[in-house]
Amino acid sequence: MFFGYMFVDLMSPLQSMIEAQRGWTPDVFGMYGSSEFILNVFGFLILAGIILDKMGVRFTGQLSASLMFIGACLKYYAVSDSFAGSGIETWLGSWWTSFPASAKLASLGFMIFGCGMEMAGITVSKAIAKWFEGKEMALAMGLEMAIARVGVFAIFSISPWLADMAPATVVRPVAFCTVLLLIGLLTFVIFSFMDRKLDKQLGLDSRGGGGSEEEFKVSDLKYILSSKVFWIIAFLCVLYYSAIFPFQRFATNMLESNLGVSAQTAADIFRWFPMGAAAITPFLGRYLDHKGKGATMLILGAILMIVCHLTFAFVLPEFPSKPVAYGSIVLLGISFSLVPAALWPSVPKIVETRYLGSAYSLIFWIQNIGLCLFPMLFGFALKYFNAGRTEGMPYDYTRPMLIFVACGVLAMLLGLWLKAEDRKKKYGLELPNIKK
Ligand SMILES: NCCCC[C@H](NC(=O)[C@@H](N)CC(=O)O)C(=O)O
Repeated sequence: MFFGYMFVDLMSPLQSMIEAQRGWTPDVFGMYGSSEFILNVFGFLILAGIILDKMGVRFTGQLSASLMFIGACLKYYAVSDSFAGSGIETWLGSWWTSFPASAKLASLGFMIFGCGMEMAGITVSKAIAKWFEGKEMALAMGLEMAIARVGVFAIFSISPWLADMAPATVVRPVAFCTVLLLIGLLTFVIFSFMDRKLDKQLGLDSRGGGGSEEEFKVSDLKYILSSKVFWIIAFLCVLYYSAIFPFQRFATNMLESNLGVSAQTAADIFRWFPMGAAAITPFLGRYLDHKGKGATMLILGAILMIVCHLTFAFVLPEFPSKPVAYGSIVLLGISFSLVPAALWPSVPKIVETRYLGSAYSLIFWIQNIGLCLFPMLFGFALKYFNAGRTEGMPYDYTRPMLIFVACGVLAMLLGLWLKAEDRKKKYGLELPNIKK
């Protein structure tokens, strides 16, 4: 997960270099970014969940880590010097000429990587639920997410440094992260041996199923799809994450515009956001394991997000102060710890283990649709509300930011509904994970 999150964001700080070296204009760069989600949104994630529940965490984990590595190799080849001038480049460059050949192949690689990455995300969640059932599950999930956030922070620091070494090239960071993904694949193979041993100890079959549990059937999906509480969690997830990950892409420019600082200063302020979340998530996971209060944490997280986005929309333009910006980012970091720390460990409480993979994959699928659409929606709103803006002027973010505020309000209402449902049906969302 650490290496995977690094690979996802490795190009983010290199936008101007890839434009200069390979001709990827901002719209090409944007489309390349969305390519990660395309196959997932068109159904791969659903298939991934079924594969996970049918084949178990070992097979699916190795498959997903292999897909990540294959996709990375393709992307490496696309930006490499040996691709430039090759027959494939000539052919790929002969159609849809506004989209460079290197971007086409890199996007294909990123699409394959994206399938592996999301499949790995649900596999890891199911593996943690299996290993830590009745124990420190939320702490384990919190640590996993914290490691992922450190990966984002690390790549924002390492990628420009690697690229800027003489001779400056975007190829070096891609090569570096591709090697890391190979190491990731090997670590998953090692994990698979440990997981096999656990199955032997627990008396489970080769898929990690069996025991008293029934085998997963595709028709079991109806139990998930007909569960009200599943839909509440899925919609809460898409609304919350749609106001976080898409916001992350625009946050640097929003701070730049509202504070009147350079892009570098704005990025330096914002890059602490994932680090803040990394520092707090494991503690909240531990709290959840020992004390519970998962549904309350979801509501609190959504409220904090509303407060932060309102501050970015209305307070920062009026009072362009760095302490206010840092304060809001810290609060958003706390929110981004509360919600993920409580959300993902809640899923095993509402569905049976035999279709847990499918439940995670359906939630990821719905979430991916939001992650694909919201950057476009926000970008459109930003352009629309800045119609009269002249080149070089800061953007007005006030009204576009209301999209993220609205997501937060709806997520909070869903959180309240979830808590009410939990009280009625006793899913145990407010109870600790550790069974004494
Ligand atoms: N084991 C992973 C838990 C989910 C972590 C969560 N990531 C996602 O939801 C991804 N689907 C996001 C993406 O598509 O980039 C997170 O909080 O990072």
